Amino acid sequence: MSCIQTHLSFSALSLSPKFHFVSDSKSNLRIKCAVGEAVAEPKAVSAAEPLLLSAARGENVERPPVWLMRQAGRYMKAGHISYQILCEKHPSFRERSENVDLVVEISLQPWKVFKPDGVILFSDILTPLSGMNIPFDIVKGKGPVIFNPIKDASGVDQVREFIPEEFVPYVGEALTILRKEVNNKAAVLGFVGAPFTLASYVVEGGSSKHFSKIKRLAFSQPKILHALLQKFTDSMAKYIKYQADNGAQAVQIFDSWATELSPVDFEEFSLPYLKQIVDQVKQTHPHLPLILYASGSGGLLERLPLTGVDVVSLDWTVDMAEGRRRLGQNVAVQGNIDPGVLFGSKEFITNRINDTVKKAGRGKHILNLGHGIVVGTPEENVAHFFEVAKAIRY
Ligand SMILES: Cc1c2[nH]c(c1CCC(=O)O)Cc1[nH]c(c(CCC(=O)O)c1C)Cc1[nH]c(c(CCC(=O)O)c1C)Cc1[nH]c(c(C)c1CCC(=O)O)C2
Repeated sequence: MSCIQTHLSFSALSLSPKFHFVSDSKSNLRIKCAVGEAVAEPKAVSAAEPLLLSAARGENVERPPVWLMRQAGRYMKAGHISYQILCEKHPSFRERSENVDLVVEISLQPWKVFKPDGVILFSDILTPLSGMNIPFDIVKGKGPVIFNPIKDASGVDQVREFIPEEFVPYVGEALTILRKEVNNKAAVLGFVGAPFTLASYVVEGGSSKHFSKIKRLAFSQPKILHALLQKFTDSMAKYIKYQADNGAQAVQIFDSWATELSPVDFEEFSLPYLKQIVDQVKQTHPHLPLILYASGSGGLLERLPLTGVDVVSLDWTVDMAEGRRRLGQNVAVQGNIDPGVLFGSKEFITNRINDTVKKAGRGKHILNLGHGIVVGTPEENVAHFFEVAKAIRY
């Protein structure tokens, strides 16, 4: 196949013979294919199945689906009623994330502006905690605050079993509305925090730099931590099922801080609980794609597929081609692009997307960042990211 490439030097593309890009009026990337050549035509996307689900399941897709972690939020000024205006009217994060109308409105903002292939529920990994008898708030400029951090066995005893329909009915209602609104043109994504990451907030009392309190507990009174992790495990497995039953079509598990653990400790305090969650969910929801994200996971990559998840989301400290190799064939891959790339030039962003897609190879790939969008990211660069990503054809 001889494709003529204009405007940009893109020698890397030649490594993938079937790969071509549709021309795109706004980006610099233009690759044309000689007339009469056998170029695989993009197949029509099934109306019944959002692209993201097909990619997560390893089915044949015309391009990698795309969405961005933290795609709704403070960087967004665009939209009918912007997030920033909503924040002025409703200054409490808990109100914004626990009121059905606000949750739906905020979740749909990026959908309306960028048309991503995944629409994630606006919520937080900490949202289930108050129902579990762990009062918290998310304070502007400070982040999460747990009012009574857990220190001992009696603290763990007071943690209540999570009953989603009773404690967070607004999540189910919001997901049901989102599913109707998005109408299979994208996948509605739910999410939960992983046991170790939730425990880290609850024991540290909030965000942490050295994770010394949870490590003190892990390395001096492991039974107490295990009891807490087990409670979060059963609760989050239930929560995932509840989200799926109410409209979520895939669920991402955030174990953001598991990588603070050395591999041997990850194998004790995170991996078995993640595996239990996956096993419990797959028993009743065998076709629900589960995505696992852990930031800084380079040292643990080979262990992540052992959880049984369908998709592993990479941060940017590992090369995508290497990450793919190390994860093996059975798992799909997501993420990997440094959120800082969105502060670069449009040409740089285009090149980085293309490089990532090429390294991920055809199929089983969901384009995303290696962590959430950073506040202050230029919105026009986010728009460019989606535009370039959605114009890709394998
Ligand atoms: C660790 C973690 C949390 N929350 C989450 C994680 C895992 C992902 C990660 O590793 O970042 C997950 C999360 N939090 C939020 C979402 C919404 C969905 C999305 O757009 O991705 C998701 C998926 C909204 C939110 N959750 C929070 C915000 C920022 C506060 C706001 O916009 O009012 C948003 C948009 C608050 C929050 N919540 C948390 C922190 C550390 C903070 C403070 C962040 C900050 O202030 O910069 C805990």
